[in-house]
Amino acid sequence: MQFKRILLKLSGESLMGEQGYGIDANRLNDYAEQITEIHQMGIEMGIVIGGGNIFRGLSGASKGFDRYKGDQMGMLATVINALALASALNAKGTKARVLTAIRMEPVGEFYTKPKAIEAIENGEVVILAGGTGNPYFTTDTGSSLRGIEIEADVFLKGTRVDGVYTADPEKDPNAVKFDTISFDEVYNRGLKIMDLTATAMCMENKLPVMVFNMDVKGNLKKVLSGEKIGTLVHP
Ligand SMILES: Nc1ncnc2c1ncn2[C@@H]1O[C@H](COP(=O)(O)OP(=O)(O)OP(=O)(O)O)[C@@H](O)[C@H]1O
Ligand SMILES: O=c1ccn([C@@H]2O[C@H](COP(=O)(O)O)[C@@H](O)[C@H]2O)c(=O)[nH]1
Repeated sequence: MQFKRILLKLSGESLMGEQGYGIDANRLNDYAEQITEIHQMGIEMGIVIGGGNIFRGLSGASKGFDRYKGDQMGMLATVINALALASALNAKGTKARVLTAIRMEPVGEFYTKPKAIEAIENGEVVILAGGTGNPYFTTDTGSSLRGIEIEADVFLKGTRVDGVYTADPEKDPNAVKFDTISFDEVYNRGLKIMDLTATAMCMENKLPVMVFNMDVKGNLKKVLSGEKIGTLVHP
């Protein structure tokens, strides 16, 4: 196995499946199955999940919400998704613990790096909810931060596209996929697969990012088994 400890980012938006809003039970179950499969293979992991299926501060601001409060709403949305994922994992017999970046016991324990590492080393799947705990950030930046803190070997960005392209493949049918690309090139080409803060943190801390399509069953295991799917963004 090429990676022992991973930070897995799941897209909140993907969690809504075909519904247009909220949590699709089939998609949630599929994610829990894929995660359980790799957990049973001995992969250690922290998981960050987005909140785009429920609320994003920026889109709230465009409708007149205060950005600071909107971002807090977005962070709470990620906690709702984290609880749903923990519950789906527990239902499969996989031990999962939610640590939150904002104090809210008993919903989840307050995050600290030692607590997260201890739980991971005890064989638990640790779900890191609430992003960074600060407004004006995203869960991609939360993922790079937590990935660095838990000393992950890689940041696996599980999304709904199958890698990094020369342009957004959902908008440009002529976009071409990269098998590998450096952080410098992502920056110089202005590719928007993650926000700039997240990209800069991974680059500075030499945390490689693997972008792949998490919505195809079995892809998580394939990525970890070294199959050539997705795009590796390297320092
Ligand atoms: N150059 C590019 N290559 C690949 N995808 C790109 C690129 N530019 C923009 N994207 C877009 O980035 C999206 C992936 O980002 P991500 O998974 O973070 O989605 P999200 O909707 O922001 O997730 P969340 O709901 O967690 O906030 C893809 O759906 C794709 O449309
Ligand atoms: O550190 C963070 C992380 C997230 N937010 C807010 O939550 C939403 C949902 O996260 P996504 O990454 O977009 O899925 C985000 O739009 C922000 O409003 C935050 O404020 N700080």
